[in-house]
Amino acid sequence: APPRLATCSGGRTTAHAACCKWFDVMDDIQANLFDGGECGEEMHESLRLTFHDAIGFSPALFRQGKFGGGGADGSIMHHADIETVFHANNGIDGIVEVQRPFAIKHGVSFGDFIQFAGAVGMSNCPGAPRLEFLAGRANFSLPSPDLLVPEPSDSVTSIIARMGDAGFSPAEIVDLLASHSTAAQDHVDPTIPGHPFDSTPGQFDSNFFIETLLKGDVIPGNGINVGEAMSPLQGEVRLQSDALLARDPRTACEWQSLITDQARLQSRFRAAMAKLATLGQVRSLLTDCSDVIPVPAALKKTPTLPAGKTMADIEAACKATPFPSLSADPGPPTSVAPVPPS
Ligand code: HEM
Ligand SMILES: [Ca+2]
Ligand SMILES: [Mn+2]
Repeated sequence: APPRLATCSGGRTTAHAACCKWFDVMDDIQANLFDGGECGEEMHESLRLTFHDAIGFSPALFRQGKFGGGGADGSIMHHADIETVFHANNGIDGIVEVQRPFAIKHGVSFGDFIQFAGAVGMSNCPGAPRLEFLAGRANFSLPSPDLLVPEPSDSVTSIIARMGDAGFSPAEIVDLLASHSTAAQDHVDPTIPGHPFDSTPGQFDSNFFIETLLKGDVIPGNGINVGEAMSPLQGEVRLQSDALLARDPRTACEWQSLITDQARLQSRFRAAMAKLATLGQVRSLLTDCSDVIPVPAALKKTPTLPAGKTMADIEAACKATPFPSLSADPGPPTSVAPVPPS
């Protein structure tokens, strides 16, 4: 028999009637949070928030008899007074307060809302995978312990240890960092807000993985700050953690593998995000509302080096496989415009 679909507002369909309300939440946030469906500042902040809520989860702390956090449970919104003060959460208070009234208005849990906003927002970015969205997280949480969110000044060893505690392999850390393809900084160097981590912060592409491997020779803004490294392009910022993870033998080959295979980039990011979004949750107790999430547009272009760069500027770090041969974009050296503020 054909699958029985529930029909929701606007005649849209989903496999589970319980998912219908998410179409209404989506209409509201596309219009009133993401400025009509943009892959811009609010989307970037919302994607960062999915991570900073979820990564507050430590089996190692539980094993020591302490509370290790509830993972993707909305605690960063429930207990914003506590969690947004953590050093690694610098600047996250803005999007927490912008999102909160939407969650309350629609009567959905903070944990669900944060992951839903990330998945809908990601669908606004050409090249993105259609992320999974499971609904049904309880609207109860305890504050996460501090020091569970990685910092850009952390060593690769410490990032691998912290992320490993939460259940991620070194390769999955790299997969998650595809998020930095649609991302910018505001607080590492506060004098240059909106400076992105790659030249295309409005697209989910592999430029982040290419550009982090270029030789860094630009000092943006007010100098090299804590957690920052020299960048390859005017207008771009490179995090120290991204610079190190791109070059470390434990992560370099996964990094390089995401450059020329967009389908692999999408499927690896989707799988890692599905894991992130359910940290601390029991998957079988959640309802699959993924069919509410829009299908993102495809990329129009294959990967290239930024204009003005050559293959000699690439600091290849994967010993097992040669770096793929890329041609450079034509024109004067690429200089990157900041992401406009909200
Ligand atoms: C090694 C782990 C990570 C470190 C050290 C790290 C660090 C950072 C830092 C320092 C910023 C700049 C914040 C600011 O100054 O405004 C940032 C931005 C961002 N991060 Fe990460 N991050 C990590 C992993 C992730 C993951 C796993 C995700 C999502 C799945 C993520 C998504 C983002 C996004 C979307 C932004 C941009 C926010 C905006 O444009 O407003 N990051 N990250
Ligand atoms: Ca990009
Ligand atoms: Mn921002």
